[in-house]
Amino acid sequence: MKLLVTGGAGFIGSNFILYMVRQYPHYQIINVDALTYAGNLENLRSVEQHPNYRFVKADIADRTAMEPLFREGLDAVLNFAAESHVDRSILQPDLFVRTNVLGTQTLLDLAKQYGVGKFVQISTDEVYGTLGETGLFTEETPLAPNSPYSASKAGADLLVRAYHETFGLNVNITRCSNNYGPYQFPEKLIPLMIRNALEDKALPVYGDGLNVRDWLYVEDHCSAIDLVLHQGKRGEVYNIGGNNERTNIEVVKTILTELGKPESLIRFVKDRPGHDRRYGIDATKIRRELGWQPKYDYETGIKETIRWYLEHQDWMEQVVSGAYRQYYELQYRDRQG
Ligand SMILES: Cc1cn([C@H]2C[C@H](O)[C@@H](COP(=O)(O)OP(=O)(O)O[C@H]3O[C@H](CO)[C@@H](O)[C@H](O)[C@H]3O)O2)c(=O)[nH]c1=O
Repeated sequence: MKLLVTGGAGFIGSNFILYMVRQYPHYQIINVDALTYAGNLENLRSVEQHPNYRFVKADIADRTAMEPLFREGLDAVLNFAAESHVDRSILQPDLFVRTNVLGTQTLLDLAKQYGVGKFVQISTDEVYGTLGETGLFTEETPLAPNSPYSASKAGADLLVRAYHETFGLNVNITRCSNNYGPYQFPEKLIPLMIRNALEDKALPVYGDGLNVRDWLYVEDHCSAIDLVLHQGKRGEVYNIGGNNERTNIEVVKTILTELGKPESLIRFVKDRPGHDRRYGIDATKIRRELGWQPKYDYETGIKETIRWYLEHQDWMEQVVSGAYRQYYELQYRDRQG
């Protein structure tokens, strides 16, 4: 198979490429990524020299840059590329619409034009909005996004659906819960709290800290996408969740305990505007229809994740400073002459 993986230098995208090269070393993988602040080729150093892996720096919303890749002939597109941080979307909604909506539509259009066999859209449970204390999101839950980020992802999902209904493109949409694991940019809850705790800085907890997220280990997410790519039924949506609901304050306290740091580092700060109270995801469809089984329980996953960040403090500091990006950009420019 020849795959185009967009956003492959990001957190989930890079974990997916590492997973796929291990599982299917004979597949050709093109990684296209704009290398924004959150993209780091360092994550992919172990596969950089692999004969079936190739990196192309490009923006998914740039049709001229993307078209030659589609002209080569692709079996599938997996669209991981997205602006993904809710807090940033409150400050710069336009950026989110450009990449998440226009970028996805550009890819869909090229997929249609060049007869790509399958289009997998990596989406999010945030498109469903928020839950009260009970109930779970199913694939039938109406879309009710609350942030500019989730609204842009919902817009993209609807375009994916429309390209299936109108043009018969073979699509799947996956909607995952909160991912955690190696290579996550330290703006998201878990790596941010680990980084601050290691530096004895305050841990900013929004509101009362009782918002609930369902945590999914990134490798389990990758195995689910692998199943959707190979066995997903045309036009179907699949929820992917870890069945590990935790309040934010529980997560933060676990991190402090694991790192041997005091709870006095916790600071309750002003709440995020439009902060979704609870996400809980029903993933029975993918388990029943595609036989997906997550490998990690939260207790094991969180410990391994904390250990990984402890062992990769250099990585954390370099991604935050943009040092890796600058280094790779220079190399890339040299290679392009
Ligand atoms: C960064 C930060 C976050 N939080 C809270 C807000 C949320 O309730 C929870 C997790 O925040 P975040 O790590 O930003 O993730 P969240 O808003 O849930 O969204 C994530 O999970 C989504 C899937 O549910 C993805 O679609 C998003 O791309 C991803 O960013 O922690 C804090 O209390 N303090 C913080 O400093």
